[in-house]
Amino acid sequence: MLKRDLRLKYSKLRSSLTPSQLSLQSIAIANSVLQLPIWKKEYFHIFLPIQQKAEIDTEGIISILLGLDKNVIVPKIISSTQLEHYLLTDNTKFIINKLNIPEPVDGITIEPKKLDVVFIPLLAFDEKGNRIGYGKGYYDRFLNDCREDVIKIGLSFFEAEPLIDDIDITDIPLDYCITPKKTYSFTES
Ligand SMILES: Nc1nc2c(c(=O)[nH]1)N(C=O)[C@@H](CNc1ccc(C(=O)N[C@@H](CCC(=O)O)C(=O)O)cc1)CN2
Ligand SMILES: Nc1ncnc2c1ncn2[C@@H]1O[C@H](COP(=O)(O)OP(=O)(O)OP(=O)(O)O)[C@@H](O)[C@H]1O
Repeated sequence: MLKRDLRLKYSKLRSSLTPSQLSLQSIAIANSVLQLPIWKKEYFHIFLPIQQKAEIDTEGIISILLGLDKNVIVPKIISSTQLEHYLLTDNTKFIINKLNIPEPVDGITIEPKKLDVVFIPLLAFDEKGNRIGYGKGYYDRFLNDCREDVIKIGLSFFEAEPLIDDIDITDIPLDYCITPKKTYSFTES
């Protein structure tokens, strides 16, 4: 299917989830994160959900990371193409931006090259590990600035599509994708 049709399909599917389904499925995803081979890593990047778009509630994953004393880093939009990344601390204050994304006001910035693991929001992904978001290319550009060996983990309420037809060269594929039912691994080794 084409990106544009997939965005429509999965936006609709997401908005049909009840608050209790959203909450339970987010917990199931957080529990599966514990099984991934990522626990020797130190710098974990994660997004805070847009509630109006029924994104996965990442609070459970964040609690796990903080409980294990990991460095947790969250993004902030600074232009129509660029993100900046802030270390989450006890003092971090958040405001909801124009796109309804909770973002850190200020703090310590972290360079993409420092990151070991990135949890990635998405609307849909396919059996090869390709993903699509809202179509602004923020994550594609961000992942391009990360190290080659950064571990890229998609989070999705729904299972893989057979194929996203119109993938282009700037689209960076996932290493893993976690859904409430299973964990997909796209890594060779
Ligand atoms: N929680 C979360 N944070 C994130 C992302 C994300 O997907 N989820 N992003 C991932 O890239 C970046 C922000 N990207 C976004 C791009 C578009 C829209 C959005 O609401 N677009 C509207 C049109 C809004 C407008 O132009 O006024 C839409 O799609 O309906 C939201 C976030 C960085 N932070
Ligand atoms: N590394 C890059 N450098 C410059 N432009 C890029 C890069 N990656 C993606 N883009 C541009 O961003 C736009 C949106 O890309 P795409 O449709 O793949 O977004 P998406 O993956 O759905 O969004 P997101 O990455 O924000 O979740 C495209 O016009 C694409 O050319």
